[in-house]
Amino acid sequence: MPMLEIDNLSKSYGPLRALDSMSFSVASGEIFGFVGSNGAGKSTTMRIALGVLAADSGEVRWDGAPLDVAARRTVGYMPEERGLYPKMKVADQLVYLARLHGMSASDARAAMEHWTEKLGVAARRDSDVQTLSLGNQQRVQLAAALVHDPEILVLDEPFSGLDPVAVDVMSGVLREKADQGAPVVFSSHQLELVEHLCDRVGIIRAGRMVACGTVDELRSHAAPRWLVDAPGAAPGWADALPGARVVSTTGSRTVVEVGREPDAEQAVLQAALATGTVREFAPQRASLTDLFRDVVSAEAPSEDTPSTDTPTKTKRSFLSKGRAA
Ligand SMILES: Nc1ncnc2c1ncn2[C@@H]1O[C@H](COP(=O)(O)OP(=O)(O)OP(=O)(O)O)[C@@H](O)[C@H]1O
Repeated sequence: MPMLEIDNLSKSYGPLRALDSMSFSVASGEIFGFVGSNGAGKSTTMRIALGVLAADSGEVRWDGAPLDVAARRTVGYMPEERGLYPKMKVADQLVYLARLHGMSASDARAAMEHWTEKLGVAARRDSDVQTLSLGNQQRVQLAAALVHDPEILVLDEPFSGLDPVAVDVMSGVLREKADQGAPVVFSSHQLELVEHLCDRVGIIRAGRMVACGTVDELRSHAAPRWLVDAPGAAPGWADALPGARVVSTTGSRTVVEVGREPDAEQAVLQAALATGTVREFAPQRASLTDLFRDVVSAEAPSEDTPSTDTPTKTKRSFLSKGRAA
């Protein structure tokens, strides 16, 4: 199965090491969510994948071969800085971009019509891009990434600023492209959406991949969490429980992380019962947001910026044995 491979990329901007041995791969038909704090290195990785920025070392491959200039034409890319001509009409712009990728005039026109229709901006075909709302400009930006029928999609924050309907439309389009066999990589800070949409997720910190796999795989490495609803308990009742860590408290409901040893949660239950009535005691599934917080905060540098020296290691390794390097 063809695969987009990001292999051991490193990149420094002067003394700042933005990427440090970044590796992951995305199979044909797979949607891969690329998440990390601001400045973690997502855009840098995507720019290198597209060849608009050179890596200091490492390689990007598609189907086993280096992604050269010709192969890059088959990539649909949505850059973070966007790239539409503000004073050009939507239709003219999309047709122009399709033609640049070698489509005939009639194919380019048909592709423009298809994508503007699909993405809900057909009524704005004759408008200058700069007169569109930001969300509609983003829809056109996605149309621009898709209009030449790319084999690979690399999208930098395609969901930012979209309304819920547009998010659904965009999600549907990405799933459709994946179902047609494209590897789809996108970055996002909308972790619920990433959890819902992506087949696999990569979490990066300070230019390094620190967790990679399906959300279930990442979850299986996380410490078990239990919800305790103890209405009679005094605030802070669980703070000093040995082997447990309070994750959150909302009113009488406390989420506690416990160790992996069998029955580790029983000590928490006993402590809760000692305070009086326990209305609820139940295991909690960690969300991607929980996992992200764990991974990103684990032994984090004091500032969450890329390191200029050897990066620290996370307290747990979430690197899956699968395709992630
Ligand atoms: N052209 C540049 N010159 C110098 N430093 C840069 C340049 N581009 C990016 N950086 C730095 O490299 C690091 C990684 O930036 P990058 O844009 O890849 O992060 P990101 O994960 O995409 O962040 P965000 O979520 O905020 O978009 C940051 O510290 C950034 O300031």
